Amino acid sequence: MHISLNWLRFVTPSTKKPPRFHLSCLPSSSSCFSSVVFAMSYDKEIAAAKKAASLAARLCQKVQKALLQSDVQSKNDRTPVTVADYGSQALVSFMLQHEFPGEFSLVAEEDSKDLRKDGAQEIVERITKLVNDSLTIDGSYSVTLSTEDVLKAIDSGKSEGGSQGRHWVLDPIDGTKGFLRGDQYAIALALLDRGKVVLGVLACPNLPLAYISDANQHSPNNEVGCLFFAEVGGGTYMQPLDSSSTVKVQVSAVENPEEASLFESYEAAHSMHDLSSLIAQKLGVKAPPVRIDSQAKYGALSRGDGAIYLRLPHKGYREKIWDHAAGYIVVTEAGGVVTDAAGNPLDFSRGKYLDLDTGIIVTNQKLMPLLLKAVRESLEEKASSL
Ligand SMILES: Nc1ncnc2c1ncn2[C@@H]1O[C@H](COP(=O)(O)O)[C@@H](O)[C@H]1OP(=O)(O)O
Ligand SMILES: [Mg+2]
Ligand SMILES: [Mg+2]
Ligand SMILES: [Mg+2]
Repeated sequence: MHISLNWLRFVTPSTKKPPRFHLSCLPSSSSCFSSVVFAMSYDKEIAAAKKAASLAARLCQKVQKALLQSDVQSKNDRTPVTVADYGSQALVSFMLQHEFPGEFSLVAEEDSKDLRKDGAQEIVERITKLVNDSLTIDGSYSVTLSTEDVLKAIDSGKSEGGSQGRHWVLDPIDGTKGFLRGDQYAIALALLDRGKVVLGVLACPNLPLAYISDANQHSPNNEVGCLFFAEVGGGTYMQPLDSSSTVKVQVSAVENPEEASLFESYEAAHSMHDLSSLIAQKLGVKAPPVRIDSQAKYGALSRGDGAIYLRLPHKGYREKIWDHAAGYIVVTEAGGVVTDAAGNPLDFSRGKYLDLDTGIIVTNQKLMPLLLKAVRESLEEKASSL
């Protein structure tokens, strides 16, 4: 493999992640020492999640290369959905169920309702071919799914999640608008165990392995993109999507907000750009905001490409757990902090929605108090000007 200087920037002396068991406290314990338990290691789950997300990324890359308008449908909420969203969800759902038969729960974005309508048969056949081609591409599976198998695999994602047991959480394509534009998107897969995010994988097919800035957001055509993964208590790692050479990553250590670079949604409809610009002004951030689609922002932040991520949706929008679970653990295990706009931790245990105060903010430990202050003041200013 050709290793660029930028890639070497991330290489730490130990690039191989050792197998690991960790100690944890029961959430209800009053004393850590009285109820220390050996928690499960999630190594098998993370291996399966990485494989599923990587294969789904290949499926999406194939579709993005040959994207036709006819591949795009519009859902009830008027957001776009493509054969790749459905294909990615069917593929990941099938692979996880194959790996973990028995009790299986998946909270995922898409369902098969529109695909079961009259006239959708051709599109379902295309999705089924994509899924079968992807499953057999490296010889791991010798199965041929029927169209009904594919629709069932998509509908396995109907779980509501919650605070009991384990639930996989999937956004088969996060940032569909970026995907359609040929920009950033991510396959985002996480596991909840008793309401906590315990692992996350983010496949970002268009994110370069090297540092990104506003001027340099794309993987050159011949590059492969990145896979980020994190397990609770185990740090965050990154690898190229086509190789297993893993490097540990850390969030930016910037303490002076003037030197910080700030990420936000590309789509102004997804996050209030005017509010982030007010916050940036209060902090004294000098660089213009870097606008990127999807949870690729969390991945880029986990390796220190930027220091702040602001997601401030317009009034009435309810955040879903699949839009943040994988990104949340990728950033927190890399040393970052993720809260709502009032500084409260995110609670993934309440079903498919995140109940939040206003928005989500992400930065390192040092910058968080300053950022929270600037966010609070900006929200007050905005409210009093209305
Ligand atoms: N009106 C909206 N406001 C905020 N986020 C939205 C809205 N509509 C869709 N999204 C979701 O926001 C995320 C993209 O955010 P970003 O702006 O950071 O790229 C996606 O998960 C997208 O869904 P989807 O998964 O269908 O793309
Ligand atoms: Mg969507
Ligand atoms: Mg999404
Ligand atoms: Mg999506």
